[in-house]
Amino acid sequence: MSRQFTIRVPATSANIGPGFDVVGLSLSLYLTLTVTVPLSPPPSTYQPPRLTYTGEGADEVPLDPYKNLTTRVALYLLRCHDIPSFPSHLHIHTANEIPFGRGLGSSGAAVIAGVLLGNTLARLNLPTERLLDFALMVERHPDNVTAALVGGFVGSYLKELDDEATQAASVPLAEVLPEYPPDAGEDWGRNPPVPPRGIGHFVRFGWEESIKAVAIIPRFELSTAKAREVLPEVYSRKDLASATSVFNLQRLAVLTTALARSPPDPDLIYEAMKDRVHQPYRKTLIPGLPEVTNNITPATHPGLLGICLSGAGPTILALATGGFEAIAEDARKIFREKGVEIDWKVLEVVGGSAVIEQAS
Ligand SMILES: Nc1ncnc2c1ncn2[C@@H]1O[C@H](COP(=O)(O)OP(=O)(O)O)[C@@H](O)[C@H]1O
Ligand SMILES: N[C@@H](CCOP(=O)(O)O)C(=O)O
Repeated sequence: MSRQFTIRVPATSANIGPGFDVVGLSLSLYLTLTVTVPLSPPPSTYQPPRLTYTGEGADEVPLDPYKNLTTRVALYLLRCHDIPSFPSHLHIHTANEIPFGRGLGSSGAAVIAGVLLGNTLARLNLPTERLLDFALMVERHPDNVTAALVGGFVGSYLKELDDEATQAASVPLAEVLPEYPPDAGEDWGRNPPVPPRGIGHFVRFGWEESIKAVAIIPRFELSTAKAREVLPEVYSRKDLASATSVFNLQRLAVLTTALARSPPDPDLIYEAMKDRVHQPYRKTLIPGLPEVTNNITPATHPGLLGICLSGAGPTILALATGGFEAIAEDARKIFREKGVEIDWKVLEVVGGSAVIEQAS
């Protein structure tokens, strides 16, 4: 006899141009975990989870449950609730459609899957806001994880915490997700830091359902960490006063409502998806980025609404109501001139994560 449940987490596209670390969109590519928990495992010895995996990232993902991001996050949640280890003889099969390191939120999805895995295994029934606290201890920008958890077009901020809570929320990642010893047993030493309550806050914006997302996905990986390193450590006073921050704030304010309007207005949206905070710096890592975003416009490509870098890249996100193939194939030509090959997909904006218990 066993208990079986499925966890399904969508891909996400963060930023949507001007909303750096603020907005995210959940998209119809999924990370799916099928979890089997034996109800009466052999009593003799403890057996750690057995992981199997198919799909995107299969050639690089660790199958050791103490090294794999999803299971390490699940163990973090369990240990914060005084549960020292996974149930014995657990089997977790992952089927993944979200490519790694492309700016489509694969790590955010893996973190949310881990939080939901811990929550469901231990039947903790934590509310969404508390699940988000745990996710934010690992992935410290809220845009991807919030959209992956709650779904749709979402804006989020991190609350200003008091000194004690700020310290608790800023512990090094190594303490949240420690390197577990290779001979991992039952005793992990002291418990990891429990997240303060109410770190992340969010709101779901409206979304006009005729708008689809064309993901133009270069065939190379760019880690989010590397794409954050190229951003300036300090923005100049000139940047903050006008050129950068006001430019982005003006556009973001318009964008959050413009994408809910029917029919969507391409002139308004194309301009509102421009950015000066992160894309100009990331172009050094993504050959062809400015050429694609400047040359594919609503005037040249009817149906296009706006175009930007997806998350930290290298994927380009084009929002459009039609003309998908022309948009993607013209982007392909521009990328090819830079020596970059791409794949593309038309994606829907979807709901958030789901956990489905199978009847046993
Ligand atoms: N399903 C998964 N299971 C385990 N680890 C994952 C999974 N998806 C992503 N990761 C980890 O996250 C990394 C990619 O994260 P990141 O650089 O933030 O890119 P992005 O989130 O844009 O895809 C992968 O190299 C891998 O280490
Ligand atoms: N706001 C973050 C988003 C990273 O998204 P990912 O999908 O590339 O992980 C950033 O721009 O760095």
